Amino acid sequence: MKYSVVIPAAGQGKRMKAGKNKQFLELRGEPLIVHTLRLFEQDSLCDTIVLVANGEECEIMRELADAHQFKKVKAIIEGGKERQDSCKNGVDSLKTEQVVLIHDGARPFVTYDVIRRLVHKADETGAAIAAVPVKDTIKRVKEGVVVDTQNRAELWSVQTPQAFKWSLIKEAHTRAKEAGKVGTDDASLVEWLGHEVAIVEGDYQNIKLTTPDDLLFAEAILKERERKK
Ligand SMILES: Nc1ccn([C@@H]2O[C@H](COP(=O)(O)OP(=O)(O)OP(=O)(O)O)[C@@H](O)[C@H]2O)c(=O)n1
Ligand SMILES: C[C@](O)(CO)[C@H](O)COP(=O)(O)O
Repeated sequence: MKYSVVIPAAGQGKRMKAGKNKQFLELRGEPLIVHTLRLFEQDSLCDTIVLVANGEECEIMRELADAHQFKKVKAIIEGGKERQDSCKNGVDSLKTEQVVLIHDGARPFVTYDVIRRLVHKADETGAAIAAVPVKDTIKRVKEGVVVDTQNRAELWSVQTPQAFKWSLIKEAHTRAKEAGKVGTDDASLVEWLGHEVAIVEGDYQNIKLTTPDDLLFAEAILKERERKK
């Protein structure tokens, strides 16, 4: 079953403290965003990639895609102030019967197993996200004092890709914008519409490169994958 993917890469990477958008940080001599794009370019089920970039970075993104002959990058769309705005712009630029994945440019290690689980579940139910059970104990805290301890059995750490029927995610983003609803992921907008969102098994290695520590984890993951080849 073929799918399209929207890749938001229009952030600033402030928490990475690299002085530039972290999408251009090099891992094994190649920009982070190239690793993520290659993964989808080489997936036989991926039909179309929509890359969302900062206005002033669209041209360099196009040059990178062309230099690597990423032929599935059919559009490079300008992002918005928040991740949600960028994802909406990407979703709006598509019109498809296929399942649409939304996947952070900053998560270069997602596997084809996770992608397949998502595509099948979203095709069946309309909305599916990758997640892993949390490993730590999670407490709610106010002003430096614990308010309560959450029931860990019910807590999942949510990743991307998140997969949806296009008409559903389009409606969720449109209505959220009209109502001023803000969410930290796309699925929360679908939940807010009242639509069920299914969980599929994610992968602990599907990290989002967010802070400098994550670069160390990324190197370790790359080393391990090279060893296994
Ligand atoms: N306005 C924005 C903000 C974020 N993103 C993208 O959404 C993904 C997840 O966001 P995050 O890790 O928070 O990236 P940044 O916003 O770049 O990081 P920071 O919050 O530290 O500035 C990244 O691929 C990022 O480029 C985006 O397309 N548009
Ligand atoms: C969408 C996401 O990657 C799911 O974990 C995450 O919520 C993005 O959050 P960020 O603050 O924009 O990095």
